[in-house]
Amino acid sequence: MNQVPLVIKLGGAVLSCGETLGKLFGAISAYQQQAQRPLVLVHGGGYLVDDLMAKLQLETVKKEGLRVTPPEQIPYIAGALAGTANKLLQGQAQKAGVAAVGLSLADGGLCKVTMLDPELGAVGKAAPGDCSLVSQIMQAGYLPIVSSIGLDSQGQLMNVNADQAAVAVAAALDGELVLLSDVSGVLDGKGHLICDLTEPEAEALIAQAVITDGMVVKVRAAFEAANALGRSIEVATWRYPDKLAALFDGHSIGTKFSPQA
Ligand SMILES: Nc1ncnc2c1ncn2[C@@H]1O[C@H](COP(=O)(O)OP(=O)(O)O)[C@@H](O)[C@H]1O
Ligand SMILES: CC(=O)N[C@@H](CCC(=O)OP(=O)(O)O)C(=O)O
Repeated sequence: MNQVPLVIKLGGAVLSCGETLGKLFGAISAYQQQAQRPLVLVHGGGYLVDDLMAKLQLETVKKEGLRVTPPEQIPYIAGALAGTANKLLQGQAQKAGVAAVGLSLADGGLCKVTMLDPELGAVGKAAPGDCSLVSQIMQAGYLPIVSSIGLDSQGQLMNVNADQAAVAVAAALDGELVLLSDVSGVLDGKGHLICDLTEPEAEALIAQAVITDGMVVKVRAAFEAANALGRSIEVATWRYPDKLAALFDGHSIGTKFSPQA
């Protein structure tokens, strides 16, 4: 029996696909029962924040895939991610019979968050912290659902990119990590899935603007995790929930990132 915790990062676009979300939690529930393995969900919600910003008539600015977060906007952004997105996912989990607890990066000191770059505003960099609360929640039979909102040492709200947050959570738990997105994995210039990617190949595709936007952050986060954890990381899609059990058991269905030899 594999007892290594598995961290599943869910990109926020899944929130607009209600039917898939139901099936996804069905697949997670079945896997929990079959594999008896500790699972943690870390989620994004970038689309939800984009929508909210548009409704508030606030401009959305992203730099290399990271949202510029003026301090006066962080209450709205934290509300959308740690509130709305987190509770919508918890609701879908519970509907599918998965007992779930909604958390942030700050709960139990799971991740330590510091300001990434003053030019980005209240954007945080997450480092692994204390996993004991999350471990106890899993041992008690609950699925922790963790948003990418954290607190810095002064108690200020911080917006962390959810892929980077998932890497820090996986490091805190010394777990395996899969990053689930709306695309099958990293695609080449012709739109074909790249099954394996090395760091130099990825940087070349970024320089050629084949890999852009949020995928730049995701690819770099995946390499950071693979090297820090000494384990392969997979970027795959949440669109086909019936394929997820195989993925969770270590079979590649998307793009695989291996640690540097
Ligand atoms: N080479 C690429 N391969 C796949 N997706 C890419 C690539 N370059 C840019 N993207 C974009 O990256 C998006 C996924 O990143 P992101 O929006 O951050 O996802 P998520 O919210 O799932 O974390 C895709 O929807 C796609 O529009
Ligand atoms: C700093 C930063 O960029 N934070 C992200 C957090 C949410 C996120 O990463 O959501 P997805 O996984 O759905 O893209 C944001 O505000 O959009």
